[in-house]
Formats: sequence, C-alpha cells, structure tokens
Amino acid sequence: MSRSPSLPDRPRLDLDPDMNEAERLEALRKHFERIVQVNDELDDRLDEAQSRRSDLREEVDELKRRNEALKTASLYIATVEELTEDGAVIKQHGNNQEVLTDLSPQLEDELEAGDRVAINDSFSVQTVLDDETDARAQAMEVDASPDVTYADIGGIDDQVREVREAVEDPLVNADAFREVGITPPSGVLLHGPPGTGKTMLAKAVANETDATFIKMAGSELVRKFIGEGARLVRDLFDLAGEREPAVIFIDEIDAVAAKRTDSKTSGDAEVQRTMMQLLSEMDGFDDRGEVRIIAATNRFDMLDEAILRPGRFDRLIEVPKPGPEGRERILEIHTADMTIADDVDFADLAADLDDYSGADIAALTTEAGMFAIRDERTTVRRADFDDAREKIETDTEGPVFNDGEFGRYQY
Ligand SMILES: Nc1ncnc2c1ncn2[C@@H]1O[C@H](COP(=O)(O)OP(=O)(O)OP(=O)(O)O)[C@@H](O)[C@H]1O
Repeated sequence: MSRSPSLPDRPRLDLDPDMNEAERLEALRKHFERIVQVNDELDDRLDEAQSRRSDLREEVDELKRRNEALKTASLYIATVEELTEDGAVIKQHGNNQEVLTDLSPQLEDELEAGDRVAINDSFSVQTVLDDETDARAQAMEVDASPDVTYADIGGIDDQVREVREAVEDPLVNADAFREVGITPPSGVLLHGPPGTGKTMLAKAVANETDATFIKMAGSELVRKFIGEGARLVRDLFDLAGEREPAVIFIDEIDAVAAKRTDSKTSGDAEVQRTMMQLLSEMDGFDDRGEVRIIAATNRFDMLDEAILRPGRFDRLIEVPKPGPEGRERILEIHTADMTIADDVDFADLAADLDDYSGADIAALTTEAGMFAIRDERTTVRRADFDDAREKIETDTEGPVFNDGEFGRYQY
C-alpha cells in the first residue's frame, strides 16, 4: 500500500515588532489566506481518506465473504464416536478415518456421542449438524405406532380391502402363506390423484398390524449428493429389517422410478442408480421377513416398466377421487368432533362437492369451522360450509389441484 503524502505545514505568523500598522495588517491578511488554503487542502485530503476507507471496507467485506465460502466448501461430514478428556474421537464419513480432535469449550458442552458434525481439512469440528441437515432423517419419517385407522378413511372401501389382503394378511398370517406355499405380493402400488388417502391407507395398515411405519419421499431421494440416494434406499430397507414388522411407504415413487430418458446428465445417472438399488432391494425381498412395501404415485403414466415387473410392485391399486357417497362419508369422518347444526345435510352438501378429494374435504370442514369461530359460534351451519366452499374455490380456482396432462391416466 502506498504511504500517504505528508500533511501540509502549519502556517506560521511572523510579526516583526518594527512593522507599522499597514504592514501588520498585510501580514495578517496573508496569514489568513494561507490558513484558508491549508484548510481547503486538508478538506480534500479528508475526502480522499474517507473514500479510500470505504473502498477498503468493501475489500474487507469481499475477503470475508470469500473466506466464508472457502470454509464452507471444504467441510466434510463425520460422526462423533466418543468424547474424551482430550477431545472428541470422530469418524469421517466416506473413508472411515478416525481421529482425535480438540474441541472449543462451547462445542464441548454441546456435543454428544452419535452427533453428526461438519469438520474442516484439519479435522476441527466447525458445526454440529442438526436433524434438519441429516439426509437420512430428512428423507425418512419413522412412526412406531401411527394413529390412523381404517375407520378414518372414507369412500375407498374396495381399495382398503385390497390393501388389507395384499399387505395385512401376509403380515398377520405369515404362517398360512408359508404352509400353502405361496409368496405374497412384495409391493403394492397405489396410484391416483393427490389427497385421496394413499398415505392414510399405508399408515392404517401399519397401525392395524402393529408394524412400524417408515415413510420415504421419492423426491427427497433425488435431491441428495451423488451416491446418497442409493445409500438411503439401503438404509431404508436395513432400518425396516431392524424394526420388523414394518411397512415401508415410498411416496412419489415416480421421482426415482420414472421411465428412462435419453439424456445422459449425471443427475439422471444418479436417479438410475437409486432406482437400481431399489429394484435390487425388492428382488432380494423374500428373506426380509415381516416387511411390506407400499408405494404411491400421482404420475402412474411416468413409471418405468421395470418397477412393475412380477415380484416388485405387481399389485396395482387405483385410489380415485371419491364419488358422492364417498364424499358424504368423508364429511362425516371429518366433522365427527364438530357440533353440526340441523340445517346441514351431508348428502346434499356432498352432491355439491364434485371433484373434491378427501384432502379438499378435510380443508373444507376446517374452513367452515373457522367461519363459525369468526361469528363467535360453536355450532357449524350450512352457510359456513357454503362460505368455506366459496373461499376455497376462489383461492385455488377450484378444488381441482391436479388436472395436468397425464395422458390416459388423467386424474
Ligand atoms: N379417503 C379419505 N378419507 C378421509 N380423509 C381423507 C381421505 N383422503 C384424504 N383425506 C384427508 O386428506 C389428508 C391427506 O391425505 P393423504 O396424505 O392420505 O393423501 P395422499 O393420497 O397420500 O396424497 P398425496 O398423493 O398428495 O401424497 C388426510 O390426512 C386426510 O385428512
């Protein structure tokens, strides 16, 4: 950096005692002029310094930003194995290298064995990763005892029966299947528009068979880093094996099992790897014991044939939007805990809810309750349902949340 030029000298006033009045006045005037000039020079220098200062500030900010970016770019993931007096023993993911590393006093209090952490090149722990950043926790939802029952599901009785046959019977009567010598279907695929009760069905089966419900969202699988999707699929099946009896529910399976495209991007290759892992887990399924798989999709037309081959998702169950009777039943289910006025006739109301899915009806009942509360009532009237309908249909331009062009499987 260049050094700043030296400051101008302070002006001196030289008054000779022999000077006459006029000479003194002249000397003072010159002195004053010099002072004004120096003042102007100093003002200019101050402006320059200030502008240089703001340039330097910007430079510092930029360097700070780059430093942060460099720091974050070079972090690795590790698991804390043990906390000792000398620091933490951590194991780096990927290469399984174990190291003992020092901890800052703040981290010492915060860390526990089993935590996932981010470490830098010199194995120093930078942050503790919470569940949000844990890919496994994010992609899977594990519920040891979901509380949905078959009675909570309305309008799709045939589908409930089919799912019970395909999933519940083999879990509950595993011996009978063995004795008769038949292999139950490995996987059941539920397909149909959003909000029709596919997730509820899977939860209800898990509940009624006392099985652990493990849900994995297909869309989460494809957002991960290279190799992580396949690892998550492996983890999913391992976890189900540990927790059997278990029901694995793979939602949005189209995200991993869409028809092969011609493009050769690495993203596609990654999705392919994840799907191959899923297929191989399903093929090796016979010895998995009491684990059943249910998958769901709103995009049946997009699925790769490979996933529908015998021994995989070979039992297909369409879960459609409910008809008028189904809608009436769903209305009854969702208003069971509400006080409903005598002027509400569910059959009549259901007839008006053409194209509503179960989820739309659930939203309608909540909205109707809100109208009653706004009016300081605890009883919900027909007018509240009508207001709710109007609100929902204006907010969403109708209850049809999914009218995309899905070829012959237009839901
Ligand atoms: N048949 C139904 N009977 C009663 N309630 C229903 C029904 N279908 C949907 N619902 C209500 O809608 C909510 C969402 O349903 P669910 O998650 O099971 O739909 P889904 O078919 O899995 O949807 P998506 O395809 O969007 O995942 C449920 O929690 C429930 O309140």
